[in-house]
Amino acid sequence: MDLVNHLEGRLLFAVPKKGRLQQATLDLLAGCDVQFRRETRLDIALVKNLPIALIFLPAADIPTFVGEGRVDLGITGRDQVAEHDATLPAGEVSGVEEILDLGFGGCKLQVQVPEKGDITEAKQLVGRNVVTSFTALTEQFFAQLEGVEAGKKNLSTKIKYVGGSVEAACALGVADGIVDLVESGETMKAAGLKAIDTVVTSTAVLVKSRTSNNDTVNLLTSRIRGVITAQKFVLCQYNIPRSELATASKITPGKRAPTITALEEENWVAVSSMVEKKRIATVMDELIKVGATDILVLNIANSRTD
Ligand SMILES: Nc1ncnc2c1ncn2[C@@H]1O[C@H](COP(=O)(O)OP(=O)(O)OP(=O)(O)O)[C@@H](O)[C@H]1O
Ligand SMILES: O=P(O)(O)OC[C@H]1O[C@H](OP(=O)(O)OP(=O)(O)O)[C@H](O)[C@@H]1O
Repeated sequence: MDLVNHLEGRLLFAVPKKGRLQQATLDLLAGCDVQFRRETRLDIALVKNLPIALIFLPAADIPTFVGEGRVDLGITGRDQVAEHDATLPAGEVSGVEEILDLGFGGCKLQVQVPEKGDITEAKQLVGRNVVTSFTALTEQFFAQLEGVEAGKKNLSTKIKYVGGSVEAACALGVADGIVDLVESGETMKAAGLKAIDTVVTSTAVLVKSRTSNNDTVNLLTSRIRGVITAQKFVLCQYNIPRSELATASKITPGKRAPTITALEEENWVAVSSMVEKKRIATVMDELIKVGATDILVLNIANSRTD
């Protein structure tokens, strides 16, 4: 089938075609019941149950397509959006609007130098060679350090682009420092480098084109927000003497307020409340201390909350 001619009337949604953000994005789409089959080697897939076409693109190119309004929605790293925005002429408003932090793909774009060298601060790299895949952000960063206007080609720091394996540049003598992504720090450590400054902190984000606004954008945003919330929270249920309810409610205030149900046993109530997954162990410890019993923690399959 000639998919390009079947895009009319469909919302175009760009997703990473490979790399670190792809699997989590596909899982998110499955959680939103976005059903599609991607034919081998095709970068377009029509969604069966919604008027949407998925466009598989490199994460780095997604802000350009969204920013120019060619694509309505996209999932990419905040670092990629920042890099795109840094290429715009001064004063131009970006066509890319961030609508949701998706919580996965966390990393930092950091200035790195050889661990054993004498450089300890980013300003010591001014006037020297820096290699990166993020040239616009790196130029902006060093322009600020040098006190010159970014984008005017008057930087004394020499910034060179490489597409991957940036960490090899120092060892090969091409760079005095690099600006590259760090998550666990394993790559940096293995290359004998250390981080001395942070340019941008990133997670995956849902972005939309400033010119797109239709019901399908809103529907999909609401579904994605629901799945992300469900992944972040658990439902905590417990019984507590009514006399301790006020204290317990402070421990589990919920998103709006805890749900309280009367129990058949006098002076006891049942409480049900959403709690952030990462806090649940501490919350249970605190509930025990104030007299809660029968504490149950349930996973949330999906949600729609404010
Ligand atoms: N180590 C990492 N941990 C978490 N997120 C990362 C990591 N590296 C990259 N990312 C995020 O994933 C995005 C895409 O990076 P990734 O390297 O997977 O892209 P790619 O499309 O495979 O490109 P390339 O082939 O040039 O590496 C980055 O912009 C960043 O937001
Ligand atoms: O701190 P870490 O957990 O080690 O992750 C950082 C590495 O991950 C990314 O590269 P990737 O593996 O995607 O390959 P690339 O070098 O080809 O971009 C990034 O560019 C770093 O090299």
